[in-house]
Amino acid sequence: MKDRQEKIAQVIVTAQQMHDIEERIFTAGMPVVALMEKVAGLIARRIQDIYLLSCQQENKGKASLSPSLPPSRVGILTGPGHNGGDALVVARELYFRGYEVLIYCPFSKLKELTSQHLQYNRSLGLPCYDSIEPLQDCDLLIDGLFGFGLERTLTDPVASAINQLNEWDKPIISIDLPSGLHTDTGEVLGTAVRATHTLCLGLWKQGLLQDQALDYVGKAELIDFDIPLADIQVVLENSPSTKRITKTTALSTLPLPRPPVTHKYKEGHLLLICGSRRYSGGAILTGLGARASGVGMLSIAVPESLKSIMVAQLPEALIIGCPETESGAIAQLQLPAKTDLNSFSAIACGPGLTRDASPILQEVLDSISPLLLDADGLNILAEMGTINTLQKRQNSTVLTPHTGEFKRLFPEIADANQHRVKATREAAAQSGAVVLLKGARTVIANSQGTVWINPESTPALARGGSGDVLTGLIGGLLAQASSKKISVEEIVATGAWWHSQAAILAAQERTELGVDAHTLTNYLIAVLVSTSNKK
Ligand SMILES: NC(=O)C1=CN([C@@H]2O[C@H](COP(=O)(O)OP(=O)(O)OC[C@H]3O[C@@H](n4cnc5c(N)ncnc54)[C@H](O)[C@@H]3O)[C@@H](O)[C@H]2O)[C@@H](O)CC1
Ligand SMILES: [K+]
Repeated sequence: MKDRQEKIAQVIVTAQQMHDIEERIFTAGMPVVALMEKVAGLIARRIQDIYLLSCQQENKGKASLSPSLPPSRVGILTGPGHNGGDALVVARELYFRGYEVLIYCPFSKLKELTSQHLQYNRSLGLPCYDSIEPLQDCDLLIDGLFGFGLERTLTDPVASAINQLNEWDKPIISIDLPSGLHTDTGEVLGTAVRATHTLCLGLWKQGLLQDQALDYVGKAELIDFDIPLADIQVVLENSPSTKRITKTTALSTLPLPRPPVTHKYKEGHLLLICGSRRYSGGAILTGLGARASGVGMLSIAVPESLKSIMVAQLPEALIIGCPETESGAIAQLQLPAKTDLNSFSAIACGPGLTRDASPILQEVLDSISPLLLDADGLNILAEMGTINTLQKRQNSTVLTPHTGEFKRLFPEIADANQHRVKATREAAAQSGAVVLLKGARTVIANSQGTVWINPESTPALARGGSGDVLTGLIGGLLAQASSKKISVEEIVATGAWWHSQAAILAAQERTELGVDAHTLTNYLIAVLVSTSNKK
């Protein structure tokens, strides 16, 4: 059972894939009408839980809370397809549980099953309107206008109705997806319902995990309705995989527990190349991120003038002072005797370098160690215009751009904002690197088309320095994994998950304003401790 839940939690589907899975279930003999009853029954129960919970929260502090709240008014927004059918079954169930139910349905042509449910609801005396105004006094709205069958931009009257109800500021629970969102890209097709909750049905739809959808999705959860795993496997096996990072996938990739007999070099030797006189803080934060990764040995190459502050901040690290340019950037790498770039288990290069450090980048690219490039490492790479040569590197390369850096690196890939999964996949295929595109829902892709999406994060991370911490952290994980058979994209995904979970915990304890990058580094280990305590 747990195994099923975990497998389902990782799956992300497009509208076409969901449609194909659904078809297999129906072809196998499951009646459409039975599946709709089953799914809508689960939705109705969950809506009652959510609704009662929010009523209890509103009533907190009041002397007594009646276990049987007076029937509340629920508005049901009904579309022409089976999303509308689901909503109408929910309407009927809530009506029988004692709620006052009002239906809004502006469509005259409905799918047959949806039409039958509407007819029955009418026969029960539920009022049905083709304008939205009568629903204005409802305490709760259920959005069943469109699900994964939405195929074009919304037009009036439904578009205006959605705009109007979004103004009402009422709790809205969307069935499957907020109506108006593109199932695959999360793009708003004209307009979309701003839900407080989204109950995604069966499997996670890709659109719900996109930055541009997040203003509309609210709190999202999955309603599992027992889709056979075999059907999912058959439909997904021939397309590139897109997966959700889960706690289980992330924890299974961490270098824990350590073997009882080991030594520091066996636990990875990471070289960080970072910092300049102008940006010394970036080097410190990258170092602190790497420290939290648990890496066995940490060397940090910085301009000579940063050496003493780095030693003070990271006494355990070997700080390598390098000759610097007039502007205070690393002019040339000067590694200790008997070391060269190929002797490190991984190299992470970029934070705070400034573009004046450009001469060192080719040297780093020529090394045969796994390499992560971030920040100015990426900017210099973009200026060099040699992104195609990454394919020729003898070891993996990881690029961790934010959208601005992504556009500089891959100017010919359009829509990095609108089609993040597609853009990241294209960038990885083009460069041969593992590409991590930062965002509220960070996307990681490898050159074979495998994609991971980080499903949780916090806007608290929108702050200078948090990217430097990520670079150090992933660098440290790459170094520790260098002798293990874990794919690079999984390590990178784990780093992204860990970083955002630390920020979520920090934001819970300190508010979203309290998560400066230095504080974040202190939560990296704290979040692992609290996660393993919750196991
Ligand atoms: N996948 C599954 O296994 C299940 C799906 N169910 C529900 O079925 C939904 C999918 O049902 P459908 O395929 O009927 O799709 P929808 O209910 O999303 O709507 C499709 C209908 O809307 C019309 N339409 C599309 N775009 C429009 C636009 N811009 N303006 C006006 N009309 C438009 C289409 O012509 C079609 O009639 C899911 O989202 C879910 O709610 C559940 O009933 C049960 C199980
Ligand atoms: K919907």
